[in-house]
Amino acid sequence: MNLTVIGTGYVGLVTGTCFAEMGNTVTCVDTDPAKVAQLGQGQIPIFEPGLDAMVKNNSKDGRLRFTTSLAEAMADSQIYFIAVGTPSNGDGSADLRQVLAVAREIGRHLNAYGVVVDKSTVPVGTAEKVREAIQGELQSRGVNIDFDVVSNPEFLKEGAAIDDFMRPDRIIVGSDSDRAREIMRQLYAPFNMNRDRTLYMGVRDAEMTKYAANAMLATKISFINEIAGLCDRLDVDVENVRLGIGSDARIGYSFIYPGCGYGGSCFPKDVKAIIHLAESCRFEPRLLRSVEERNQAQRRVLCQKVRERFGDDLSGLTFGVWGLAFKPGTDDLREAPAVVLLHELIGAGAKVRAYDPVAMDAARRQLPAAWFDNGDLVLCEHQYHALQDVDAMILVTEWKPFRTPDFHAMRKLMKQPVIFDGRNQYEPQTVKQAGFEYQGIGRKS
Ligand SMILES: NC(=O)c1ccc[n+]([C@@H]2O[C@H](COP(=O)([O-])OP(=O)(O)OC[C@H]3O[C@@H](n4cnc5c(N)ncnc54)[C@H](O)[C@@H]3O)[C@@H](O)[C@H]2O)c1
Ligand SMILES: O=c1ccn([C@@H]2O[C@H](COP(=O)(O)OP(=O)(O)O[C@H]3O[C@H](CO)[C@@H](O)[C@H](O)[C@H]3O)[C@@H](O)[C@H]2O)c(=O)[nH]1
Repeated sequence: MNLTVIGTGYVGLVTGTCFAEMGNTVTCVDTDPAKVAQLGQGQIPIFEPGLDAMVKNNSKDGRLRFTTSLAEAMADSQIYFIAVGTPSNGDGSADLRQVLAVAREIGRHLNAYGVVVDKSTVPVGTAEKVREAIQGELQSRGVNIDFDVVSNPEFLKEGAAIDDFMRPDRIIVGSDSDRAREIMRQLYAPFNMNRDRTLYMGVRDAEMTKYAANAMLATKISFINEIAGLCDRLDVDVENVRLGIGSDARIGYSFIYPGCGYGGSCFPKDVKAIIHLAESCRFEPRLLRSVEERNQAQRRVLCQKVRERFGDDLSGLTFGVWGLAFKPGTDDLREAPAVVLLHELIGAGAKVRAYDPVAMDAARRQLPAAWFDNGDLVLCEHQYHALQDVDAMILVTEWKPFRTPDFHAMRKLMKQPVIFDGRNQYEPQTVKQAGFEYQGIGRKS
């Protein structure tokens, strides 16, 4: 099939590339000419394991191409995926300007029946707005062309995006049209070879499913973080509690790892958006508000522990931070707990030495230039360089190379033997036997 994917961020690029990998011919469109030029030369603007080779192979074989011209892309295809950003507005609602701008442009170039598929995460009712925007353009052109709008939310996780797309737990297709549903069924058939994973539902149901999934996962994380806070105060080890509750199949082990809060481009904004959605229909989202509040507090827990140990004024102290990305497997710093921590430490007068296996370039580009100019933040070439003469090590992102460090070497490098473990990666006893003071999140120390 011939497809157009509009927006070449994490979702658009992965979607376009994976559909091309399945034999479709895909044109990816983006308004950012630099990104399109880069992608055209086989260079990937994001770090996503496996994506690089897949983009190169499919481009070489002519199944994947990149352009800034939607008109040109639409000329050959019948399915148009909208995969542009839906960031938060100031009031927490989803900013639909990119989505609706794309819808209007589709309306300006649509010449025959097409299926417009919304892959961006959008509030309930957006498909109707997309339909109106397209219809408005068709009317001003004085043409009458049939089209359908489908909701097909994406559930990929950064760092595991290809695998999540190729082997999804489920494929949600929200469609109120039989014709569009059949086209979507054919498109996804190669992903359903061993069993059909597609769930068909109404458009509004599909839009809600995406927010509900993210809100549920965020709730699990905030729940365990709240329990961890309680464990900290009651001399209980949250790791035992996590294992104890996870073994109940009704609860399960996934997404109940305590830590320094959830980040990334999805959970924070999507929880805010569903709260706003509830408010807009005068329904009080009591639980979701608490999920969000707990996370705001959780992202400050590490600095709080640092202040309890070293005092409120951190001037004259240096901290070694391991991990900057919002989670392992990505160079994405959006809403990263590490960035919140850096603001707090540097704001309280501390100096920071930091290391991340892949997010160093992103950090150099995105963090305040003044931090580098004033020497408040030094990005180090190696995880151990980040510990040179520091008063404590703070682990924020649980990258694999941080899992089994050489504690002996660390002790020699560090000025004071103190570890704050924001992801409960270490056994308190092991760390203490190596001569360190240890604080995890809800760990008995
Ligand atoms: N990042 C994830 O892991 C993830 C997973 C599932 C769903 N989502 C959702 O998918 C959507 C996209 O997320 P993302 O992280 O890929 O966004 P992103 O910000 O990384 O990428 C969006 C891209 O769209 C382009 N764009 C903006 N306006 C355009 C236009 N008019 N025409 C063509 N291109 C345009 C931008 O230049 C950018 O390259 C969001 O709604 C997000 O919530 C994201
Ligand atoms: O037990 C856990 C699991 C995750 N996290 C944190 O939660 C955040 C999000 O992690 P993850 O869900 O793995 O990453 P994302 O790439 O943001 O993916 C989420 O957001 C996407 C965008 O909507 C969805 O498509 C995915 O299904 C959903 O998992 C990260 O900061 C993690 O450190 C925890 O603190 N504890």
